[in-house]
Amino acid sequence: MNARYVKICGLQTAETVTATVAAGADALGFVFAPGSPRTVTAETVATLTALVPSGIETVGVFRNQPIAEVMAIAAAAKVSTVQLHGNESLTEMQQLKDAGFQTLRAFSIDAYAALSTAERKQWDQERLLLDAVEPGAGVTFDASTLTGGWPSGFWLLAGGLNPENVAELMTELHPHGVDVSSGVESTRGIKDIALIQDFIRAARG
Ligand SMILES: O=C(O)c1ccccc1N[C@@H]1O[C@H](COP(=O)(O)O)[C@@H](O)[C@H]1O
Repeated sequence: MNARYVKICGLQTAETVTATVAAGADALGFVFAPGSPRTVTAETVATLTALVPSGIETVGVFRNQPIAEVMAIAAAAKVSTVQLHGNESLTEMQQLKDAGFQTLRAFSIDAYAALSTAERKQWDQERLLLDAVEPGAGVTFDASTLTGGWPSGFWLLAGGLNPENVAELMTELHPHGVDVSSGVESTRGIKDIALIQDFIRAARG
């Protein structure tokens, strides 16, 4: 199975941004959530998003930050898309869309499994990302814990992906696309261009 959407997350330098674009990614992620080894400032990201051709998504990654702060950072960094990893509500998703951002909403597999049928119906209207419990830790999740089925709309698989396991997991789980950070790093927080190229090749089949 070929990924229709590949996002490489946690980029911090012009060299890795340029190489990721050249390797054929659909989306590039920049982490604004505090406490990550990949956290970058809006000022830095504004210089990086300027290197990305239109048509490729630039994604700001946030976790439980006030929505006004999210919007201010995303606007200053000039990202096209906001990815939310916390307890953000559907109302906050709508506020972001009203402000002109595309959105991605991440759920840990446990949190998604705990949604009621009615909640799932609402959230499945959004572009979703299913992840392990600790985002950005390079850990895969146990797909058998998801009772009630996969999202019915657009969803991305994340959590512990790498060039070796991405093709097999896509064939098994059938996401629309994939998102990776740790699996394309030489050491924690430091991207490896050869691994990025290998990952995109493997995800495209
Ligand atoms: O990358 C981070 O440090 C991070 C911090 C806070 C929220 C999300 C973060 N990254 C997201 O984590 C997943 C997968 O990461 P990994 O491949 O398992 O390392 C991905 O969605 C990133 O966007």
